[in-house]
Amino acid sequence: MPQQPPIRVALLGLGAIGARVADGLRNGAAPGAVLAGAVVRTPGAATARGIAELDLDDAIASSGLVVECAGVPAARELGPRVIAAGRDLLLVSIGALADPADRARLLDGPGVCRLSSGAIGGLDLLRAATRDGGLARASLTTTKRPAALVQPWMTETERAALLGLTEPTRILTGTVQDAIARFPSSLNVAVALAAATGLWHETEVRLVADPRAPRTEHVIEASGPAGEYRFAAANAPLPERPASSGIVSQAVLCGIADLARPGGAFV
Ligand SMILES: NC(=O)C1=CN([C@@H]2O[C@H](COP(=O)(O)OP(=O)(O)OC[C@H]3O[C@@H](n4cnc5c(N)ncnc54)[C@H](OP(=O)(O)O)[C@@H]3O)[C@@H](O)[C@H]2O)C=CC1
Ligand SMILES: O=C([O-])CC(=O)C(=O)O
Repeated sequence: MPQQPPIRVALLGLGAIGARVADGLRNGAAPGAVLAGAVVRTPGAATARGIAELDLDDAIASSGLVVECAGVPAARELGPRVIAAGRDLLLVSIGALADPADRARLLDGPGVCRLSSGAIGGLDLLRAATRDGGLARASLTTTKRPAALVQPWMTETERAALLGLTEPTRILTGTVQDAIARFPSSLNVAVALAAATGLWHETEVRLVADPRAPRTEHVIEASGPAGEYRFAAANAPLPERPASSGIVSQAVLCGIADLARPGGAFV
C-alpha cells in the first residue's frame, strides 16, 4: 500500500505544553506527524529552539493541522481564523468554547475543530450518556496548589490570602462560565465537561486550593436517567508550570497520532 505523506503540524503557542508537544513531534512520539513550525507571541521564541517561526497565515498554509496550546484569549482570537480558512484545529484551551458566539465560530467549520481530552477522561462515556436517557446534572471539583491559582485580577490582599492558606479551602463555587472567566488557564476542563454533556448551565464547578496537594485533582460526577458516573484524575503538575498537568502534552500527542494515521483509536 502506498505510504501517506506525514501530516504537517503547526503549533499555536510554545509554552510549557507547546514545547513538550514540539519535542514529542521531533522525537517521533506521534507517528505520521511532523512539526512544521510554531506561531509564538514573543519573537524569537521558536527559532531559539530550532523551530520555524510562522505567522498565522503561514501556519495555516504550511500545515495540515494547527494545534492550539496558547491559552483561552489566543484560542478565541486566532482559532476562528484557522477554522474559517478550512484548516483543522486541535484545541487544548477548550475554554474558548464557553462563549456561544465563539463556540459557533469554532465548531461550525469549514475546518474541523477537535477537542483534546487534556487533563481529564471519561468524556466519551458522558457524551454517550447524554443520548441514552440523558444526564440531568454534573459537577467538577478541581484541587490545585494555591500558587498555581494566582490570577492577574486578584487584589494584593486576595493573592496574599490565597498564598497564605494552611488548609484546603474552596475558592470558587460557580457555573462553567464563572469558572473559565476567573481561572482561564486552570479550568478548561470545566468547559470540556460541558462540551461533552451539553450541561452548560447545570454543571457546578468547585475549585479548591490545597497547600499540601501533591497532585492536581479533577473529580467529575454526573447523573441522570442514563446512570451515575464518577471519574477522578490525580495528575502530576508540570514542574515549570504547576497550573497545567503533565499529562496534557501526552494527550495532545495521542490526539495528533490518531489524526495522522489509521489505527484502533478510541473516538
Ligand atoms: N484542556 C485541558 O485539559 C487543559 C488546557 N490547558 C490550556 O493550555 C494552555 C497552555 O498551557 P501552558 O502551555 O501550560 O501555558 P504557558 O503559559 O506555559 O504557555 C502558553 C504559551 O502561549 C503563548 N501565547 C499566548 N498568546 C499567544 C498568541 N496570541 N500567539 C502565540 N502564542 C501565544 C505564550 O507566549 P509568551 O511566552 O510570549 O507568554 C506562552 O508561551 C492553558 O492556558 C490552558 O488554556 C492547560 C491545561 C489543561
Ligand atoms: O492541567 C490541568 O490539570 C487542568 C487545567 O489547567 C485546565 O483545565 O485549564
